[in-house]
Amino acid sequence: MAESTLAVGADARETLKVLALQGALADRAHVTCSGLAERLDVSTQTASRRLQELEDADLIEREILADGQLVHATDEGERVLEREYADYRRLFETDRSIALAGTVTSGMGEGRHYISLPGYMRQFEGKLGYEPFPGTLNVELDRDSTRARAGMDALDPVRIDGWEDEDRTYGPAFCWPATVEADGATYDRAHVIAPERTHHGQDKVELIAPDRLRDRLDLADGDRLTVRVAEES
Ligand SMILES: Cc1cc2nc3c(=O)[nH]c(=O)nc-3n(C[C@H](O)[C@H](O)[C@H](O)COP(=O)(O)O)c2cc1C
Ligand SMILES: Nc1ccn([C@@H]2O[C@H](COP(=O)(O)OP(=O)(O)O)[C@@H](O)[C@H]2O)c(=O)n1
Ligand SMILES: [Mg+2]
Repeated sequence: MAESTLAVGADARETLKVLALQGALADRAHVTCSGLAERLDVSTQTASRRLQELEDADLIEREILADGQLVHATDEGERVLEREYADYRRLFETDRSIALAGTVTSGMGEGRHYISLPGYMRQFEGKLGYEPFPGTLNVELDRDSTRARAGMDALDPVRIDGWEDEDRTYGPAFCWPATVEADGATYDRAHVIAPERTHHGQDKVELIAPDRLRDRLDLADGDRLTVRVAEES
């Protein structure tokens, strides 16, 4: 979603991009305020302030040297650029599906509880067209795929709304259609589900499907699989 990039201002994104082009993503970039100012076509004071703002927002880390500074983009800084990249993919690429690779893993058994709640189940039936197996298949993503998942922001999701009962509120979730491939077998009726409230980090995705995927794809913890995520058609 394009709005995901709005949390960080346009000036910050532009500065981060210029720093990344100088090597601040893979490594530490050696920059000076005057050099940066020239690349950004702003004054040296403005370049200096922008570096300070990026540091204050935890988007870069830097070490001041006698002849400039060493700047490295943090994971959060990298995610800002990935979301920008996802927006450009949305503009220029027709096949924007994303392949995520990882391994099957077990969680805390909470997925079963949430998926079974009537406030969600009604929406799954109406919006996804099936009653999911009660649970989420947890996938621990490889490092590259943990990065690549940011591209999902550019794919339109199915929105599952939050709701409440007498006791508490339940958060919303996004779902994207997904095909799961494991050891030569393919299952194409799954969805990646991303609950807004979750204890999982960026390195995990959860899958729902009308069937128990462990049975359909003969999966056990540690088995490798690829999840191809698309957008709602
Ligand atoms: C549809 C759905 C809705 C959820 N809503 C909430 C919520 O409102 N609050 C919350 O703390 N966790 C919520 N969760 C997240 C679970 O607590 C948990 O982080 C996640 O599903 C992983 O569970 P597992 O590792 O046990 O499979 C939700 C999960 C799903 C699948
Ligand atoms: N479509 C699905 C959903 C869950 N599952 C599995 O069903 C069990 C219950 O899901 P869960 O989300 O409550 O449990 P954990 O993911 O926390 O282990 C887990 O073993 C999941 O891996 C599955 O095989 N296929
Ligand atoms: Mg689960």
